[in-house]
Amino acid sequence: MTGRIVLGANQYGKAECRVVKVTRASTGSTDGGRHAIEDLNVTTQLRGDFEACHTAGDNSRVVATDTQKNTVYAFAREHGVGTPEDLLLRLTDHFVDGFEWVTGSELSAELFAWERIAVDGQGHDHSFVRSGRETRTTVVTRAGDETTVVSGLRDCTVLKSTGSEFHGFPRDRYTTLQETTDRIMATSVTATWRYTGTDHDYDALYAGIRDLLLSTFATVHSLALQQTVFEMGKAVLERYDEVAEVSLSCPNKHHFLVDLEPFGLDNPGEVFFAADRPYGLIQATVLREATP
Ligand SMILES: O=c1[nH]c(=O)c2[nH]c(=O)[nH]c2[nH]1
Repeated sequence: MTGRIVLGANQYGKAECRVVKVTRASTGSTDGGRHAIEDLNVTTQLRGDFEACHTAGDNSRVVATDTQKNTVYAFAREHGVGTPEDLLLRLTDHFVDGFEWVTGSELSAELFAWERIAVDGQGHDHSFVRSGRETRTTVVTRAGDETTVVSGLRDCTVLKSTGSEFHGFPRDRYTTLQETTDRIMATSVTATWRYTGTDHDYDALYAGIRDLLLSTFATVHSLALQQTVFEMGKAVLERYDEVAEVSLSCPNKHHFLVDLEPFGLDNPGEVFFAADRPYGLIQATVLREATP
């Protein structure tokens, strides 16, 4: 084999900068005021001309990953956090517009939600419990002049104890699954949606899209998880012009009825074994026909 060996696609940055921002009603370490907290996991990845570093160890164009991490923390102080999308858009401008050899980036964030601990029926001023809800995600990509925001959620575990059937599938010599007109359907939704443009009220859109995904899961009478997944994506596209495309990845968390006959007991759809693996994995992208 001959031919010069060259550097292909590359990107680099600081992964998983955990940023916890306390916003105090007044300054001081034990001010007794009402606080708010924001908790993010931010990853930076810069793209551009880093050839000399890879091939000759010339770091003159390497914005150190330590500097990238510091920038994330400094921005949280200087400009506040706000929505993860807006924070990443500001950081994208800083890195791509600020260093001429940085031509693009992929910045991502996960948002962890905290709720106030209830004390005597009131949300406490400065004590919080991590809410067991899903994790909100976002990825902001700059390539040339194009900025793309893809937001979503993961680990959103849902279950419906009826309203789900599965039958009519082909049977061959390896098929043992019984047809069912009433089963438990459970999944852990991972969804991402691509926004058109970048100027949005991201918190409001996140809340609306999340609620719509959940209410669609609840209300669609399902003949297959594939159908539920499609209906969830379709509902988002029908309601939100701001969204161009929705991708969903949903494990089918199987619940098997336990045979209690050996113990002289019947089991009319009451006691299930929740299997963790293997699981069906249903994945689909839903988009408008005209979308490029
Ligand atoms: O909703 C389902 N879709 C499938 O493709 C499938 N396959 C299976 O064994 N159970 C199910 N359930």
